[in-house]
Amino acid sequence: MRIDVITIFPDYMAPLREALLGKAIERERISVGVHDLRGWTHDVHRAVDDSPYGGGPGMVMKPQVWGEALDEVCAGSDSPPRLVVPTPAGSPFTQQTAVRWSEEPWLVFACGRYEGIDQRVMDDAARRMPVEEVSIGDYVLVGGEVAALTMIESVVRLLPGVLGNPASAEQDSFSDGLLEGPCYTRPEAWRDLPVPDVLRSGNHAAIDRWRRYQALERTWQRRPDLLEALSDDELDRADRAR
Ligand SMILES: N#Cc1ccccc1Cn1ccc2ccc(-c3cc(N)[nH]n3)cc21
Repeated sequence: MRIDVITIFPDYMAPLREALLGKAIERERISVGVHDLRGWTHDVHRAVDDSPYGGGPGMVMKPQVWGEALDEVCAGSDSPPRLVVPTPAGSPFTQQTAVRWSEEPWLVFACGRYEGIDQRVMDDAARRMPVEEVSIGDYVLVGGEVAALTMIESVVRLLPGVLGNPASAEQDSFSDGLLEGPCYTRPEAWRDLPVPDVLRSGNHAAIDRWRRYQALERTWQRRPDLLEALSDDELDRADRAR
């Protein structure tokens, strides 16, 4: 998978070179390009923003600069990339989105700042590539970089050979529509807090049942909306799968 990120703060994307993501680059599971949007400015001030039409607070990112950047970054391949534009006004990014994008050969992330990117940039790009405007949650960030890092990590971890233990991606929270239950490790007792006996019993059928119950209870308590989204059949399947 090829990943390109366009931003006015390229150093913000430094975490892409660390840890799991850095290893994926070293092992050539992914190639990553980070591009400074100001490289496509032509004025002495390297301006990327301007006042909003219709008035209102803040500034809007100029279409000309983004247009030239996307023309160059998204060129050079038989098939165009999927363009991802983080925005608080986007469609929800979910684990299902991450799974779908993990099948993509090439993702380009357009990280905006200020009050966002002139809409015509996305409308023009949609003429020649798939474009998704995506939100990572119902809160407002200052720019798209943190959202891009979040989405890139959740996608790359799903790629073959990236996670040390591929089973953990298969048993992700949300992968069967439920939250993960609690997890424990040594010592058996810590600050007078014990590990549930069943987990030390060696009875794997009982352990699976306990984990299923914990996942359902936690989902019911913390995210009942996920249970509503599950059909009875899916709930039964989720129950059997755990
Ligand atoms: N756009 C916008 C905007 C609109 C109003 C106020 C502040 C901003 C800042 N901003 C500029 C770029 C940009 C990108 C993504 C997010 C973002 C995503 C999620 N899920 N929350 N916030 C915010 C971003």
